[in-house]
Amino acid sequence: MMHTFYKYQGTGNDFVIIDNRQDIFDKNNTKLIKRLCDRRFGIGADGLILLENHNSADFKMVYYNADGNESTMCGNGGRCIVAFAKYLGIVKAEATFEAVDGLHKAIIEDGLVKLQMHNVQGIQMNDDFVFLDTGSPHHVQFQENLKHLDIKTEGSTIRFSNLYKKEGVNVNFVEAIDTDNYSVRTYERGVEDETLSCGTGVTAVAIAMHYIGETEKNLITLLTPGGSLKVSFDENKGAYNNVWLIGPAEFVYKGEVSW
Ligand SMILES: N[C@H](CCC[C@H](N)C(=O)O)C(=O)O
Repeated sequence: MMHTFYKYQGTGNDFVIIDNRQDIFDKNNTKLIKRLCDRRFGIGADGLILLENHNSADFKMVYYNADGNESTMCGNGGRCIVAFAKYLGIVKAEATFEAVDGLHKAIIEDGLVKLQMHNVQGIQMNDDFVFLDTGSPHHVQFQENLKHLDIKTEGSTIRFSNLYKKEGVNVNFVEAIDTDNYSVRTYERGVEDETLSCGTGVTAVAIAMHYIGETEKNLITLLTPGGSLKVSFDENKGAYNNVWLIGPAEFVYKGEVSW
């Protein structure tokens, strides 16, 4: 049977999005999700997102990594589903939706989608890396000469290390440009490769730079291979709230796929 899908991307992090308000999608079909995300045998994407009805919020977001497994929060995916909800006429310039890590507010303005992320605390600072959870788990470490790093090799070594056991982690490599701007490249758990950007990842990097005292700014620009994102936040005694991920979220195309 043929079904409509929508392709969106947020700074190169790309997603298949399906309007599942009529509950047409088999959410347990890991093989189907993996095939739809496959860049040769399917549509191709870093992840698949379902938009579903919610009894009080504007809608519900369900997120799957390209490996077919449901996962934790996706920041760029969250921005893309808000743009999709506006396209469908479900929301106008503001949205409130439920995701795996709770309720999120979003604002669409100046051609950008601003997504409020959940509060961040319990940051773990080690000698040469920081671990924090911004809706998904993130490892953050500095890397000189970032553009020449073999992200897939270096990232997978950390992601599969004993440090992170079976849950794994997303791995972010950072190079400081100045105290307002940081270059970031990310190895994503569940994609098991570098993605062109990672929303919860750049959020983790911005907060980590502030937490370790690298910067005192609370509005930071993150330059990724897929484009530029901004993160803003308030901090109080090492806990971060009013955290916003800001950037573009673009419709790419609408198509039909059989399953
Ligand atoms: N791969 C991540 C989820 C997607 C995160 C990323 N696409 C984002 O924009 O936050 C994980 O399994 O933890």
